[in-house]
Amino acid sequence: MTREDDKDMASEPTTTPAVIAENVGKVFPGKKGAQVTALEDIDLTVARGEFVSLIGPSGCGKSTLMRLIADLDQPTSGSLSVFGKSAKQARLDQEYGIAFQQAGLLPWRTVRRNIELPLELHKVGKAERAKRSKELLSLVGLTDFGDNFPDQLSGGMQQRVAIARSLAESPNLLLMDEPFGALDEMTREHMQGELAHICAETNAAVVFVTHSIPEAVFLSHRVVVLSPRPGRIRAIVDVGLGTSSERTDHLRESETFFAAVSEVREHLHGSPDAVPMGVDNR
Ligand SMILES: Nc1ncnc2c1ncn2[C@@H]1O[C@H](COP(=O)(O)OP(=O)(O)OP(=O)(O)O)[C@@H](O)[C@H]1O
Repeated sequence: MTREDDKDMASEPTTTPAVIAENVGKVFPGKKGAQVTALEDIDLTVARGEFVSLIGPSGCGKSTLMRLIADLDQPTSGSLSVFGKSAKQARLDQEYGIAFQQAGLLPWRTVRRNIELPLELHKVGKAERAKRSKELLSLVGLTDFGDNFPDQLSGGMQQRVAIARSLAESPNLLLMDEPFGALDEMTREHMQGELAHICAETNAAVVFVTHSIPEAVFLSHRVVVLSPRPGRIRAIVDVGLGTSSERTDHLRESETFFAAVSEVREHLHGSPDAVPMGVDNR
C-alpha cells in the first residue's frame, strides 16, 4: 500500500481545515528572567487548498508561528491542529512539506537524489522513488537536470529543487518561510509564477512567510497582516485574484492587484505610502 492509499483511507473528513490556530501565544524566556512575548491571541484557520501569507514587521513572530505549526517549537498558550491532528502527530504523519529561505540541498547528492531524500528516509522502494522524482523534476521544470549537482544550478533552480523535495511525499500542506528571499527580483517573480502553477496542480494548502507585499498578494487567497511584536493579527485581507491557476503575470498590472497591495500596506502602517521596517514594498 502506498502513502497515497494511506491518506485516502485516513479518517479525517475532507472538510477538516489544514490548520487551525486558536488563541495561540508564544513567550520565550529572555535574558536575566525577562520574557519575550513573540505571539499573542493568534486565531487563524487555513482551509484545504488555500494559500495564506503571513506578513508583518521584522521580529513580529512570523517564523515563530510557522515553527509552531511545524511542531519545531510549542505554543505557551492556546492550541494548534493540522488536518485535525496535534502538530506533533501531523509531523509524525508527514502531513506537510517544508521549504525555507536557504534551499538546504545536500551538495554531494544529485538533484534527483536530493528530491528522493525524504522518500529514502521513509523507506520508499527504489522504483517508486524514481517514478516520483521524475514526476517532480517535470513539475518544477528541471527534467534535464536530475543528474546535476546543486552547485551546478542557479539559485532559482536550487530553490525549485527544494520545492520539489518538499512535495516528494504529496503533502496536503506546504510551510514556506521566505523561500524566495535570497533570489533576485526577476527570478523571484518567475518563481512566484511557478509556485502558483504548482499549487494549482497539487491543490496543497500553503502557509507562506514573506516580507514582500506584492509577492504575498500575487500568490495568496488571503494575506494575514501581523502587528509589531508581540505579533497579533491586525487584519486579514481577502485578495480576490481568483484561484492559483489564474495567477498569471498579467494580474500584476490589474486594478485588483494594486488595490490589494494598497490595502495590505495600509493595514501594515496605517497609510497607503508608508512601509514599516523589514517589509519590502517592491
Ligand atoms: N528561540 C528564541 N528564543 C528567544 N527569543 C526568540 C526565539 N525565537 C524568536 N525569538 C524572538 O521572538 C520574536 C519573533 O521572532 P521571529 O523570528 O518569529 O520573527 P519574524 O517575524 O519571523 O522576523 P523576521 O521578519 O525578521 O524574520 C523576536 O523578538 C525574536 O527575537
